[in-house]
Amino acid sequence: MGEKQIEVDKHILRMQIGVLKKELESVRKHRKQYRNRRVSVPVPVVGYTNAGKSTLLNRLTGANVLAEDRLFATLDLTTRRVQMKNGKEFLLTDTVGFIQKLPTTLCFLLQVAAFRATLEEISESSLLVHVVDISHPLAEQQIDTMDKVLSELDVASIPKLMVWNKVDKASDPLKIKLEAEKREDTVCISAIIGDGLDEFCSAVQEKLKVVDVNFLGFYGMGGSFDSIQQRGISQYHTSGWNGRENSKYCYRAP
Ligand SMILES: Nc1nc2c(ncn2[C@@H]2O[C@H](COP(=O)(O)OP(=O)(O)OP(=O)(O)O)[C@@H](O)[C@H]2O)c(=O)[nH]1
Ligand SMILES: [Mg+2]
Repeated sequence: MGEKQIEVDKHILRMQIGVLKKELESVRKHRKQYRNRRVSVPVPVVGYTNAGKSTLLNRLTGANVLAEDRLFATLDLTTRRVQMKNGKEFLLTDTVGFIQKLPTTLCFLLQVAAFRATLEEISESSLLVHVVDISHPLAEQQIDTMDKVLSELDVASIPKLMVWNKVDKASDPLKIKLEAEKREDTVCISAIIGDGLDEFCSAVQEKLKVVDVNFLGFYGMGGSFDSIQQRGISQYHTSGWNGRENSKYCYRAP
């Protein structure tokens, strides 16, 4: 009684925010428990909203791919098992898409809160898959923004596989494919048609292999070079820059 409508609205919104925060907290707890249980760390698929992340996951895994009678068959809602033709497999996690300009402050707060739940997933991974809608006129800007967001989240040093999606929609698909071939760690796909998915899977496997088996640390500014030598490893090579620490990734020599 006596309260103005706007105050009533604010009260309702505050209550809704409270409920959503509690729900997110329980999601975070669940994911933490789940992370502790699982065998291999999933690869998060990040990128702008509408880039085709979910389409890629659906295309790779299908709706009924998981068998009921196997370990970890029931994975988290957005984490799926990808089985390759060569019998190997890896896990992919769909994440919340980024939006550069959000309509209202409330939407922004909700997106940040929602993304927090996936953040922990990202920070623990050894590889990020960055999906880009390469047919979008602002694709380049979106890549830059995404890179900026990743460095703000302190995950810029995690190795990345760039995926240029929607080549089928691009005005000159051949040019895009040739450009991707020239670049390191970039694959071209069309998630909707299923083009380039084998190459994508092989690239993920290849990167995971390098990261998990041969990755030694960072060579450069810090003391990691010494620690690599202390570990008795004299045969190693470096590649790619770790932007944050201005040092190079260091791998066991092939
Ligand atoms: N032409 C074309 N369309 C695609 C392709 N991949 C996805 N799409 C379409 O792009 C739209 C967005 O795809 P989603 O998979 O929902 O995108 P997302 O990245 O998961 O988006 P958010 O969940 O909002 O972050 C859908 O209409 C898809 O059908 C592709 O390779 N080619
Ligand atoms: Mg999606």
